[in-house]
Amino acid sequence: MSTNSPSSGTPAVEPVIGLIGGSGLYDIDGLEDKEWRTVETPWGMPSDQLLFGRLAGVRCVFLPRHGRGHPIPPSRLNYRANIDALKRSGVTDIVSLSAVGSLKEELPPGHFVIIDQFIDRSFAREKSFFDTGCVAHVSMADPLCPRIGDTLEDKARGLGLDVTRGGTYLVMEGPQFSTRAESNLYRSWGCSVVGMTNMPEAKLAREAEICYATVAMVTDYDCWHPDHDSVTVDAVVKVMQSNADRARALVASVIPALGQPRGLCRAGCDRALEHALITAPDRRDPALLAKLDAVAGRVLNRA
Ligand SMILES: CSC[C@H]1O[C@H](OP(=O)(O)O)[C@H](O)[C@@H]1O
Ligand SMILES: Nc1ncnc2[nH]cnc12
Repeated sequence: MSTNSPSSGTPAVEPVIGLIGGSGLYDIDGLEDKEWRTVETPWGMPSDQLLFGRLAGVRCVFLPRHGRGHPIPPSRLNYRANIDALKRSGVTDIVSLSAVGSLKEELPPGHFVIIDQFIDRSFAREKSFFDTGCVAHVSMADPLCPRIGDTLEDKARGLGLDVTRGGTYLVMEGPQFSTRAESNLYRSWGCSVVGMTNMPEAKLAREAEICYATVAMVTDYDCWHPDHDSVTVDAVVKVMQSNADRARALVASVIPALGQPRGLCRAGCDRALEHALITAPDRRDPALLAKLDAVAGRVLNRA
């Protein structure tokens, strides 16, 4: 019997859906009981307040990744505060909405890719909640939640959206766009899309035992395509505004499905820390353990 249903005897999960809005998505429509709230974390302040509400009766929490008005660039995002704030708010599932460049002819602007892999080439970022005093190594073999990915694909196809399931998202540091040599290198690696934000976001979501999936929304062909101008912010924003309407329709469609009471995630995202800690209890740093109260409390506080 699937561990995905409450009847399997595993603890029933009442999902709370986190939505991380990328470039062009700084608010979310249709939420009832909307309320912006400040959520403080031991890692500092998230990009902005979090927007709490309900959609079709499902509890949702929206975070504008770059802050409302887009004041924060990818390298300066406080990814640990963002993920901790969502965890601290009870979020069990995250849908990341991200603007990307396409590295494949068959993925034109306006296309949505439900990615299933990453190559992380970011470097100037704090990438883990763990550190000296509490060491942990989580699996990132499958860095995105296939359970959420199935629902995203099903609802996107139901809406008639141009969507591809599967693909690799190349995470670059930025903030400058890629050189042509870099863009063609990523294409030679078989990557599908390129962006600047989904790492360490996905790694931190895994450490926080939150199921995480990305809708990569193509806004441009980066700078490799001979028949298209190289990417500019104006081009991204222009396409993102049309993508945003489809993104809102997709969100409205998936939340009722993702919000249904369920068992544990069949992919194990919500038990990622089960066998990941390696530091002996008597060598763990109390100050770090205090900071891990939300993201790792399940494994650190059990008898
Ligand atoms: C404005 S183009 C570059 C910018 O857009 C993407 O942001 P997000 O992933 O939050 O949608 C990309 O990662 C860059 O941050
Ligand atoms: N071409 C591109 N490179 C990096 N991030 C992007 N976001 C949107 N388009 C992008």
